[in-house]
Amino acid sequence: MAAEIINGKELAQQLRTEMKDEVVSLKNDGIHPHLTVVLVGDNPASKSYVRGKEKACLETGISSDLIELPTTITEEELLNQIDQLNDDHSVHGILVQLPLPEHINEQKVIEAIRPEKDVDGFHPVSIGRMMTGMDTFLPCTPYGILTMLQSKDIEIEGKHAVIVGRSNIVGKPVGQLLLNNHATVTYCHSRTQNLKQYTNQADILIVAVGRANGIDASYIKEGAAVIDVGINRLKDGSLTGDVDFESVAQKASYLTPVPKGVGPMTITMLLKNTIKAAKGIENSEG
Ligand SMILES: Nc1nc(=O)c2c([nH]1)NC[C@@H]1CN(c3ccc(C(=O)N[C@@H](CCC(=O)O)C(=O)O)cc3)C=[N+]21
Repeated sequence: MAAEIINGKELAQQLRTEMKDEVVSLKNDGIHPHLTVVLVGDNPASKSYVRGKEKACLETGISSDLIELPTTITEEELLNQIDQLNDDHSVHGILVQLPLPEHINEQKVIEAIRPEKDVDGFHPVSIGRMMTGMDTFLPCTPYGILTMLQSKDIEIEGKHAVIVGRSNIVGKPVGQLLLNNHATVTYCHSRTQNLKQYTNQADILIVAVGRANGIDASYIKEGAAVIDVGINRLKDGSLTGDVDFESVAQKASYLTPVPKGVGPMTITMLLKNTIKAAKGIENSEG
C-alpha cells in the first residue's frame, strides 16, 4: 500500500484563508485580534519559529508583536512582563516561546499567563479543562494533528491510537484529545520495553520523540495512519522527522511529511486560538 501524504502546509493555507474572512468580520464588529509573542534569548530555532508565527498572523489579518528579551533577564522581570500583558486589554493572546533559559522556571511562567489569554493551551487550567472535555484552548500541535486526521475522515472512534513520546506539549495532550474523540489510547516512551509490540497494533500512530528517522516500516501496522511530529535538523541544514518516510510510506495508509506536515498546522491552530481569545469564547462558555 502506498500512503496518501497529508500535506499540512496546504491544509494550513486553506484554514488560514477561512480565518482571514472571519478576522475581517470581527474587525467590522470592532474586535482586532492581537497576539503578543515573548521570546527570551537568541536560540536560532526559536527565532525561526517566531518568524513563522509573525508571517502567519500577517497572512490572516491578525496583528502581532514580538517582545524580545535578553537571556540574562530574571524570572521576576519576565513574570512582571507577563503581568503587564495580562492587564493589557488590546492583547488577546500571549505566547511565551519555549524553551526558556535554565535559570527560569518554565512552569511558573506558563502559570502566570491568564488562562483567558493562554493561546498555547499550556496552562494547567487549559489542560484540566481539556482533560474533562470542557471548551478551552487546545494545545496547538495536538489540535493540528486532530484537524489533519479529521480532514481526511480518518476514523478515530474505537481505533487504537499509540503515542510515542510523553511530553507535556505533544505526547500527553494528543493522547487525551484522541481519547476525548473515543480512541483507545496507549502511551509509549523512552522506558517502554519492546516498543514495536505496541506500535505494530496502532491504527493511528503519533510519533513525537525527537530522534531522526527512528521509526521505520517494521514498527508500522499495514494501513495505519502515521503522524510524524519530529523536527530534526540534519548537519546539512535540512529538516527531517522521527519517521523513516520512504519505508513507512510503503506500508501506511496516511502519512504526514516533515517539513510541510504538522509544523504549519501548529501555527495555524495558534491563529485559531487567538481568534477564539479575541471573541472571548473562553470567558463565556463551559
Ligand atoms: N510556547 C511555544 N509554543 C509552540 O507552539 C512552540 C514552542 N513554544 N517552542 C517550539 C515549538 C516548535 N514549534 C513549531 C512550529 C512551527 C513549525 C513549522 O512550521 N515548521 C515548518 C518548517 C520550518 C523550517 O523550515 O524551519 C514545517 O514543518 O514545514 C515547527 C515547529 C512550535 N513550538
